Amino acid sequence: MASAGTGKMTVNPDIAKERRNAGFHVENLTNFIYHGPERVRRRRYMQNIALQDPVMKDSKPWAFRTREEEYELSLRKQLHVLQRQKDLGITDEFDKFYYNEATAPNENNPVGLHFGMFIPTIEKHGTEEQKKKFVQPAKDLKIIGTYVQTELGHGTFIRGLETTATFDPKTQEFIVDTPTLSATKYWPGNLGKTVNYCILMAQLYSQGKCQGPHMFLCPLRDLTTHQSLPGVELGDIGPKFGFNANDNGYLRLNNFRIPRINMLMRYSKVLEDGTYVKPANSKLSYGSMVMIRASIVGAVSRALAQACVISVRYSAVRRQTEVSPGGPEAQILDYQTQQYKLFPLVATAYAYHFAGQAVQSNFLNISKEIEAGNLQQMPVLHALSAGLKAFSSWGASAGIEVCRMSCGGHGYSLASGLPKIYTNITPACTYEGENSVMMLQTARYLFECAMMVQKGQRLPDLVSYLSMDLSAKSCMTSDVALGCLVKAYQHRAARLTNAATAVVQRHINEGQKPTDAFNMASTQLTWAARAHCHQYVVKVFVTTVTEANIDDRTKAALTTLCKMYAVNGIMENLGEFLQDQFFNTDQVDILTRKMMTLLADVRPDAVALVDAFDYHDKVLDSCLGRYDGNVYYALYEYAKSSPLNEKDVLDSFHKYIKPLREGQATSSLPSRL
Ligand SMILES: CC(C)(COP(=O)(O)OP(=O)(O)OC[C@H]1O[C@@H](n2cnc3c(N)ncnc32)[C@H](O)[C@@H]1OP(=O)(O)O)[C@@H](O)C(=O)NCCC(=O)NCCSC(=O)CCCC(=O)O
Ligand SMILES: Cc1cc2nc3c(=O)[nH]c(=O)nc-3n(C[C@H](O)[C@H](O)[C@H](O)COP(=O)(O)OP(=O)(O)OC[C@H]3O[C@@H](n4cnc5c(N)ncnc54)[C@H](O)[C@@H]3O)c2cc1C
Repeated sequence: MASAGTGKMTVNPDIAKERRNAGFHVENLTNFIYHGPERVRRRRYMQNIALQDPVMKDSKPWAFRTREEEYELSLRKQLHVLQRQKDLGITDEFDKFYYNEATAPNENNPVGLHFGMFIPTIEKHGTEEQKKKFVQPAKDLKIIGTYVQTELGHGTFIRGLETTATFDPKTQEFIVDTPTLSATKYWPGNLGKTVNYCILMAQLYSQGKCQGPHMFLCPLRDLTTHQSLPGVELGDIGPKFGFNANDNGYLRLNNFRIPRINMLMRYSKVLEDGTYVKPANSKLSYGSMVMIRASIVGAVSRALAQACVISVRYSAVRRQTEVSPGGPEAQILDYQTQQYKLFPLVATAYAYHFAGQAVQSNFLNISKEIEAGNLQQMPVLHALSAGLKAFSSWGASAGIEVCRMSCGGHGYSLASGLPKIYTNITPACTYEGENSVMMLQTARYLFECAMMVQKGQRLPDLVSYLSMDLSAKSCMTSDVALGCLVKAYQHRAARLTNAATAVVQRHINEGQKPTDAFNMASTQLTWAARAHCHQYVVKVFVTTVTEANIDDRTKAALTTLCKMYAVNGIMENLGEFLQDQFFNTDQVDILTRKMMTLLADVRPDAVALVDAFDYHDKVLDSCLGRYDGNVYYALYEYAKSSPLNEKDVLDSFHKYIKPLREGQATSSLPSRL
């Protein structure tokens, strides 16, 4: 398989044994994950082309580069990749995705938002004329853009944005302006140094009236010299927790003029005389955020999967502590506590992978309807994508950190690859809508559904379980059937939704304004939203496994993981499942025992289950996660390549340590206090 390619060194015997003992064929599961052998072959083919390219071969580990070097190298590689893809005629989105995955693993590159948000936003929100004028030049990189919405003062509250776009009918232009310090755009990716254009979110003013936030195509730099245009001030915001290769930027506009055609006018318009034409739904302009939120579920699943590959493989080769005096040290993967840390996360990576596919397919279907003018499903899509984005990014971030700590000291080294995975993915909890805020959006929808149940109205399929009979008790028996697990999650979510709704209603009945009542219940409302997302993920996993057209052994391994995901979620949130005695004590005992049995069931398949994700060593970029298990060799080589080791004795020794030792310290501190 592709990921086996790490030189001629012999494979660590412990990890080789793990692979021999697996109960299913890894390749079958890989084929299932990536939709069939043809896709798998194609994915490897694309990644091999990318990885064999000499431009992709790095002279030193990424961690030893400065931020400036990181940015420049990433830009050079990305532009090279685009040219290579053009030369090779790679146009299919699937092919491009996997090609790119191999070239910039866990890296947020300087033209990412150009392709990820700028072009798709023009395609979705531009008129035919605008698409004709801007899309091809953007594809040819004549114009390079990003999505500029967040300001110093406002990120979450879009209606509170202060940047203005005032229509001047005399010149047929918009005057875009940054009226205050807090209106300064701040954070947009690639804004600081890379782009020459952006989609600008600004408050539209026409005929003296504010019409709320709208999107404008705004030039920022001269297309030839790349100098910032007069009236435009912009730059990089400096180093961050991660995202080294991304020049997240700031921007101030000083009464800068752009032509009327530059307002994205597919849904809302400003006519030549300044008349404003409303869109069918004012939230249509939030469409780009919905698109990215839906895609984040898959992105976080890949990050968590990679962290699991690294930590499970490492746990198979790491031996620590004699189990009996004088005996051999055990593989740390044999300690049940280690299994309890890692196996539920492997199950979670699979769960998010399937949920990501389901959300994405919901997004594509509903988007088609929206484009055809049917906006009925917009609230469902918004509630699903907002909640799932929050639920999965929180789960993946926390999970990756558990993976890192499960690798002991070596997990703390950047050589493990885990800190890079973490710092690259954890901002997904913040960008595209801060997670608590997103959960509250989903909760708002659930609240409305609960009111519909009270009125006896029919609910959309996705939430129809909310009308279930809450007095029913769990059907759980010792076989821990999948159907019973789904029911348990639905019961929990429905009960929490009802409870939070009742709190809102109680506060209203006590005289609070509905908005205050909602805030007073908001923590409980987010519990309900989280439970709703959790039941969705469990349900998708169960459906996927049940309907999977795969051989029995692979199906058995996946079913075990599916049960582990569901049972573990109950154990971790036991209070919420127990509160109305839905489970009795015996059933809790059954689930606890089942959890321990599942750990033992997963154990022989653990390495195979992470191998099945089929991540190439170069993509993992980890000394601990190598396919061949030669971890100590890799760590030793990594240490030797540290720039601090270029000289045996550093200048700092001569400057500071030596004089101190010789009593010649030049310190101005008094010698006695
Ligand atoms: C929090 C909200 C949702 C609130 O919006 P609002 O305008 O104050 O809403 P409101 O007037 O109170 O009305 C609420 C109503 O609008 C609905 N709604 C809100 N958003 C959507 C949507 N997308 N689709 C469909 N419907 C939507 C809500 O469900 C409410 O509906 P309702 O009144 O309950 O029927 C919004 O402001 C928001 O989305 N904030 C988050 C900002 C965000 O996501 N920024 C992303 C910037 S780009 C970025 O981060 C890129 C990073 C990418 C990278 O680097 O990879
Ligand atoms: C790496 C990265 C890349 C980014 N890229 C882009 C980009 O390309 N383009 C762009 O425009 N922006 C970008 N952003 C900005 C990002 O979208 C915002 O930071 C995000 O939307 C959160 O908004 P905020 O920073 O205003 O957080 P705040 O809203 O200030 O959140 C702070 C706290 O307040 C709480 N809070 C806020 N409002 C509410 C509420 N209504 N109810 C309850 N709690 C609330 C939040 O839960 C949070 O705990 C990026 C950010 C990062 C970190």
